[in-house]
Amino acid sequence: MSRPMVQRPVGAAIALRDDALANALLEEWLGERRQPCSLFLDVDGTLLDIAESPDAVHVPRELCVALESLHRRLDGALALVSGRPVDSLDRLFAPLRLPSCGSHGAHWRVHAGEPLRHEAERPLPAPVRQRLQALARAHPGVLVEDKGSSVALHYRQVPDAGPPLASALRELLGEPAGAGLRLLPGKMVYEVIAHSSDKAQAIRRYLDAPPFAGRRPLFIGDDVTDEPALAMMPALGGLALSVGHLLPGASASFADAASVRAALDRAARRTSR
Ligand SMILES: O=P(O)(O)OC[C@H]1O[C@H](O[C@H]2O[C@H](CO)[C@@H](O)[C@H](O)[C@H]2O)[C@H](O)[C@@H](O)[C@@H]1O
Repeated sequence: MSRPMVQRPVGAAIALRDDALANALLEEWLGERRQPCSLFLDVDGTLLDIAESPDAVHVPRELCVALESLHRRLDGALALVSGRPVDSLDRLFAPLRLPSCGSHGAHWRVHAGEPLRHEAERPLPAPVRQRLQALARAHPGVLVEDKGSSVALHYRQVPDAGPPLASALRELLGEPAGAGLRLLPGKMVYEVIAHSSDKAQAIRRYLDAPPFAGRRPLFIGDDVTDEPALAMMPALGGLALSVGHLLPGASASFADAASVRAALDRAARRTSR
């Protein structure tokens, strides 16, 4: 006799199990008192829900309260690690200011109150910047985000523009004008970048100095630009957690940014008692 077919939500079940594991690991690491950890957090897609445009994101007040409390609890060893410039992070999280590194590691501050330090950032050459503006004009709906040493072309509002943008950008980077520049893909975005920093280097820099030095690093990220940092965590005795799906190096993944926020909120409430 044939048995009835049972439809199992395999993908959903794995995601739920992974989310529970990510929550448990975060709780264990932030609750650990003998071996204190340092916490590194990607921003878009990890702390904040993805929005239609970079300016349309919402920063919940409870998130700022939780981050401030965890920053205190970790003796200052909590940093935002973002592709956004730090001045954009400061505007979003105002009045909260945290140790932060921006533009994929090109500039950073170790302590909340200090001025930014910069890697030898060179601005994107003017002719390249003009080509990128023209490319965006040729694809109405593509948004240009100019970060100084890089320019991001966002195609979230016109997904069909993604493939032609990618091939035009590869062509540009193959020309003499594009020598030494990098193409960084992200979530519905291509970024042309004039420096060589990445988030893995940025986190290593933090780990060399107090209050981060001597602590086990924990990094949470969601995107391809987070992969070098996620992948290096196990070798540093650290922990990597991803968001949305399991990325290389991550021990578990949160279902989404809301789940990360809820886990940080619970951890902050526990530790502030
Ligand atoms: O490293 P992150 O903090 O994750 O920053 C990565 C990029 O995030 C922003 O773009 C992304 O989020 C936008 C808002 O949700 C969304 O509209 C866009 O499609 C995403 O690519 C930011 O604008 C970039 O500068 C960051 O590099």
